Amino acid sequence: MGEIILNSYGKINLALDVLYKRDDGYHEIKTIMQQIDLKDTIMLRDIDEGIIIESNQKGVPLDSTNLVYKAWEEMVKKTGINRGIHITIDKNIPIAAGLAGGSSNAAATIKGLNTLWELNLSQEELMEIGVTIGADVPFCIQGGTAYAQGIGEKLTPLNKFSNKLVLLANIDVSIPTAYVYESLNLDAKDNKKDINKLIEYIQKDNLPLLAQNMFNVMEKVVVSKYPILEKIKRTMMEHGALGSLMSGSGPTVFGLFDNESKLYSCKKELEKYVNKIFVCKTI
Ligand SMILES: C[C@](O)(CO)[C@H](O)COP(=O)(O)OP(=O)(O)OC[C@H]1O[C@@H](n2ccc(N)nc2=O)[C@H](O)[C@@H]1O
Ligand SMILES: Nc1ncnc2c1ncn2[C@@H]1O[C@H](COP(=O)(O)OP(=O)(O)OP(=O)(O)O)[C@@H](O)[C@H]1O
Repeated sequence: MGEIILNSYGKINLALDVLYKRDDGYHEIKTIMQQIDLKDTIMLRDIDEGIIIESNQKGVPLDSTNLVYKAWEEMVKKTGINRGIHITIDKNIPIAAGLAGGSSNAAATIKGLNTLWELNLSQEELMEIGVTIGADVPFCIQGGTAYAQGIGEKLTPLNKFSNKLVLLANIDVSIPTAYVYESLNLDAKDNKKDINKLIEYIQKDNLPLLAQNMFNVMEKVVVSKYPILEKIKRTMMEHGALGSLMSGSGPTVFGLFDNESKLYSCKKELEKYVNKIFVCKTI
């Protein structure tokens, strides 16, 4: 019986703009997605039939609502192979945090089954399966740095923006992504920043200009509910972050640093009032 262990990396959004609500109920977005080395570990083991999901984290659903369950179902549907699987999720990425924890686990499961079942499906084919599970899954399959449009599945790879120091601060509340999308005021023509400028800064590997100009139109909605996020951002900037922003639908706030000692002194200060803090790097 085969077994495979995979890394399941998180992501942050270096920019996020929501344009309009589409007829299919999803929203047209423009976003820059960046993989980080904060990761879960996924172990897949062949069993005769059915699916067993185990995790070290009690907040992870162990039933058909787990995105890894949906990933296995889609792969069985697509290939007609009906082999069972035992999935163990060693969870480090905070849940419902805006870091694509579940999406990343689904992406790792799709890639892992492709290997375990010797399917030889292309990355394109795996991403087409991925989008049926969630808008962030195709990016989690491709990884790296990418400009995403559509619902988040139309990806244009960007130059690697790797090895940047990231400090993540997560307040322990889970915010449904759908709620944040539905709460947006899409008519507000606040002076939206130009995402094309940010793409240029990434292509030129210009961290300071990227960090000073990154934006997330979802931030206002979530900060209004949880003002502590504003305090976290201020603390990061006061401790030398080049920029600080909420990731995706939140509530995690990240800070980009170019100096490790400033990052760690910021971490020490945040530890006074935030209980989930992670140091990681872009990859
Ligand atoms: C906020 C982001 O994380 C930015 O990367 C993504 O847009 C959300 O990706 P995700 O969590 O994988 O989203 P999904 O699980 O596919 O969708 C959850 C819900 O979010 C809303 N949703 C999601 C993506 C999108 N482009 N428009 C939406 O309106 C829909 O109501 C959907 O039912
Ligand atoms: N493998 C999984 N890991 C974590 N949560 C999962 C998983 N499968 C399903 N879920 C459910 O999905 C919800 C969203 O979890 P997830 O960690 O994917 O949010 P997220 O990081 O905000 O995702 P995104 O950034 O793509 O919006 C959770 O409330 C949880 O109940």
